[in-house]
Amino acid sequence: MRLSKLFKNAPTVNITGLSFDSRTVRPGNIYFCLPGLTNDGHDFIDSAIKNGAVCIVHSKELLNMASGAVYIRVEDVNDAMNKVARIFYAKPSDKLKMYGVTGTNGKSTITNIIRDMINDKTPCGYIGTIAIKYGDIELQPNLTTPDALFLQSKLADMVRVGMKACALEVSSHGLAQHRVDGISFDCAIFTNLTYDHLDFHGTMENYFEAKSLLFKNLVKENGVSILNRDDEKYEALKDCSKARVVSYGINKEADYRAINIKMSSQGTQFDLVYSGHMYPIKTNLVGNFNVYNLLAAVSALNETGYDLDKIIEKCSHIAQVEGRMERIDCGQPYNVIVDFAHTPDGMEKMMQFGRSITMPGHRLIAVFGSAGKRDVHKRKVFGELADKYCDYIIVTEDDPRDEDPKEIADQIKSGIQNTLHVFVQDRYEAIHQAISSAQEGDTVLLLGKGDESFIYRENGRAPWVGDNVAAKECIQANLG
Ligand SMILES: CC(=O)N[C@H]1[C@@H](OP(=O)(O)OP(=O)(O)OC[C@H]2O[C@@H](n3ccc(=O)[nH]c3=O)[C@H](O)[C@@H]2O)O[C@H](CO)[C@@H](O)[C@@H]1O[C@H](C)C(=O)N[C@@H](C)C(=O)N[C@H](CCC(=O)O)C(=O)O
Ligand SMILES: Nc1ncnc2c1ncn2[C@@H]1O[C@H](COP(=O)(O)OP(=O)(O)OP(=O)(O)O)[C@@H](O)[C@H]1O
Repeated sequence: MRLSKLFKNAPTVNITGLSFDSRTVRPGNIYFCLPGLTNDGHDFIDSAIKNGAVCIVHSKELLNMASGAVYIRVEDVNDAMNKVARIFYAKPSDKLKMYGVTGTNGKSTITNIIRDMINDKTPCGYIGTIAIKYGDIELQPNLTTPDALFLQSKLADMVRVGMKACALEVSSHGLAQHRVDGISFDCAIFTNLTYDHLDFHGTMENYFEAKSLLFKNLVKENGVSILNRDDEKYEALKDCSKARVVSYGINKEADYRAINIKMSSQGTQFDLVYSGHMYPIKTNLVGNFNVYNLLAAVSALNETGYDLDKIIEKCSHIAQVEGRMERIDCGQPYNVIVDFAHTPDGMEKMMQFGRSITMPGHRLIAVFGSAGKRDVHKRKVFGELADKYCDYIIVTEDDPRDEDPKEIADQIKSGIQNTLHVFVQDRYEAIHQAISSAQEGDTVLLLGKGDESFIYRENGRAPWVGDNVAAKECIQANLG
């Protein structure tokens, strides 16, 4: 593509690609100088040109301008990059029905439910923590919400292979760093806002401000904001939503409301009240929070043109979302659940659910840790929650990175007052001990890693067999 198609009055230089990282610049690329948290992209212009950049987009005054490239100065490089990427990749989000899901918990679950429900008739891509999937393609993601350039390129590829929709997880980091500014959403969904990521955002107000950008920027005609009526941020988000607002919830009056909820360890039933009618819903999803997740998906789909009766039919056999409330059943007489809970709210909801499916007088056993080089405040809170709900706690490693796993465990243990607990550093051994100690009627919760097949240790990403595989092997060994 010609540079003049991307910037007014620019010369007709041929552009082969876009990059904001001097290390990955290829000949013929535009290099965007982004401000970072540790570096400033303006410092790498020379290396970008050495690698073949033919155009430098910058915001700061440059004292030395190496020859060999066209320099374009803009007010906001991020904004320019988003606009250019949109044009370079032929506005892929305009050709897809775009669902964006944000909130502390539930993003992966809702995006996967949406995809699962429509993929047979409306081929739908998914981008998020678990994977990047479209058609036959499945890629391992580095981030929940990829950077703006990668994102546009993947959406363009989705269009190329025939996708008609995309369900995208939109993290607060992604919003704060403008990774989705070039995407025009049809539907923006809010799950909930609870404590998380304060290491990055500093305060809950900043965290909320980042989340609210998805709704402030939803300007598409017929766009819709789907908001959790029971979350305390509902009113504030409603007020800042540019698009029409539709609510879902359980406790308060909402456009899509679940009543008469009956839960078991095998599934959930409830009545959906919508537009003066009552629709009985039966789903294989378990846990109170999955009622919220299902309501969000159902309302998003109905509000974007899908037939409600057909959506409801699909509720009874939703595909297992990997590592989210995944029941491990090898015929053992106790429950084993693998879940990605890694926030205080997620932990508490899982432990409440675990308690509810544990036979009276039997034990709730939890195995978990807390990530290194991430929010340290939640460690003690995890200990306190486990102390409140569990009967036996095995503290183990969870992505320690270059922190000492024992020190992380000590911080978790500082929240445990009354409950029997041990520290078993090796995650496999911790799972083994939990399962070996389980008796009929007990429940074992394996929390924090979900579907992940790696553990970040001191020397980087190391392979991990996966909580589900470890659990199955230990149960089978136990059953003899
Ligand atoms: C904390 C965070 O979000 N950091 C992101 C940020 O990095 P940064 O600001 O430190 O970048 P930097 O090193 O200062 O560099 C500034 C600029 O100089 C460029 N540079 C740098 C060095 C060089 O030699 N050449 C060069 O061109 C960089 O490419 C960049 O454009 O900008 C980078 C470029 O977009 C991101 O890759 C990086 O994400 C890192 C890898 C990350 O781990 N982010 C996580 C925390 C994250 O975003 N997580 C959320 C979800 C979290 C959750 O829900 O659990 C996600 O969406 O995944
Ligand atoms: N609606 C919800 N409310 C509270 N907790 C939830 C909800 N949905 C899921 N959870 C809990 O949060 C965990 C993560 O769920 P999910 O992966 O769907 O969230 P997420 O927002 O995508 O998080 P991440 O981006 O970190 O993957 C689940 O394993 C479960 O324990």
